[in-house]
Amino acid sequence: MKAREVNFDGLVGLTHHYAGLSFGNEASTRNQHQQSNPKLAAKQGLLKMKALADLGFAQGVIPPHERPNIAALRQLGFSGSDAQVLAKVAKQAPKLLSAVSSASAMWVANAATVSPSADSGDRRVHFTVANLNNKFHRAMEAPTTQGLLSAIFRDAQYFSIHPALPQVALFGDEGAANHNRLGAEYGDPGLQLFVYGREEAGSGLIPARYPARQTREASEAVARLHQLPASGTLFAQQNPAVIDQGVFHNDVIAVSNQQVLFCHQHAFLHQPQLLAQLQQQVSGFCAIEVPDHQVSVSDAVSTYLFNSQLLSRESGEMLLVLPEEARQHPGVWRYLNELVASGGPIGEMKVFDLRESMCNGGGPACLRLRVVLTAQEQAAVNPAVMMNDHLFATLNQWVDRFYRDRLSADDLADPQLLTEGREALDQLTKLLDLGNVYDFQQ
Ligand SMILES: NCCC[C@H](NC(=O)CCC(=O)O)C(=O)O
Repeated sequence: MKAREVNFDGLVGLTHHYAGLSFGNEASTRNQHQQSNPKLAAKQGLLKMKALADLGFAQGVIPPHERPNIAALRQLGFSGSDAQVLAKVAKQAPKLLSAVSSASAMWVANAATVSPSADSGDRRVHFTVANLNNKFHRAMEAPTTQGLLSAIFRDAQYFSIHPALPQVALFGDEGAANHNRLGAEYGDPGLQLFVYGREEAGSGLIPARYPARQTREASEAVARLHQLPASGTLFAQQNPAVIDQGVFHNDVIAVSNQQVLFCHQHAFLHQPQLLAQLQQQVSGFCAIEVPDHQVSVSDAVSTYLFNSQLLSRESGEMLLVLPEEARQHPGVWRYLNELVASGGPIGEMKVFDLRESMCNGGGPACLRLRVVLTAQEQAAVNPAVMMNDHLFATLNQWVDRFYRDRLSADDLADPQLLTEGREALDQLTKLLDLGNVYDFQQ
């Protein structure tokens, strides 16, 4: 059946700040304590969504979560009124306040793993919410993510939304950031490539310095939940050496679309064997493997050229959506221009300023969740979340009204920030026709 890829981008939340919460993500560590600009961050994201919608791509939006997460603080023993809870945690454990205030839900590539109906046994689109078990500030996203996905993909006839896997290291799951789907037409059965960082059961290689967030056990569970045939799945290990250089998710070093896999030479363990296998299993497979002497792993991590979106134009040509950092680096930009000029599948580039998100280690690909949908499935998606001129204007006004243009860790204890956030999200649920999805609305 004919289908297309729809991108859903995370809208940056009101408490976006730089807290250094993600050990192993070098941008997060490096920018700790920098002042952030939540208003600019949200607008940079909206501009990308709007520009892609204007180019004819179907584009949706996924709302932010309620932050600071007061319920999480209460669970950790802080008591009293909401304002008292905030005052206590700010004094006793400011790092915890930062964690429960993170706007990290914006990186929706980590919201869930998605399998299209063409691949699943019951012919529904399957989502497994990621447990994000490796980081406290991210693990708390799962329940709200489930609620939001259910409010967007709300017809159980077409969509099956699985709760997060058990919250233990054995099943560490980071969602679509470690998942690729390869194949010719979107609507035909594809090959799903699950990329893991470690295998708890095995005695295999693991990184020495930084954590491997995704386990093979988690990937296998997701494949089972999504009812994928063994012939349509492949499990491959990320190269532990590059995790140690700051590649905390596979989408920092590889991106795929249809038959094309664009990746660094050192992305995967046993890469030549993996590529040979893909060659066998994916008809028309095309690997664009970037040699280390042209782009080093360190340059890949600092410019995020692989954290790009690789999108198919109507013409069949592919468009690479890049962050400004990739253009700023002369060597990387030269490589990319040569690539486009070479006559291969990637024929065009588009660059976006996503600096606010990039400073926390989130590029264009981190900000979007890909969902392949048939026309019927697309018609069943909550239409209020789809980007168009009207929604763009409405959301910009909403951001103008509620967002601050500077925020640092000290501001997080301000009870007014919590109130502003709740008011804003309450209004947003109405704008996006989501129903009551947040705790404060219950
Ligand atoms: N896919 C991109 C995810 C980036 C995210 N960064 C963060 O959570 C940084 C937050 C901070 O340090 O304030 C992460 O590492 O999971």
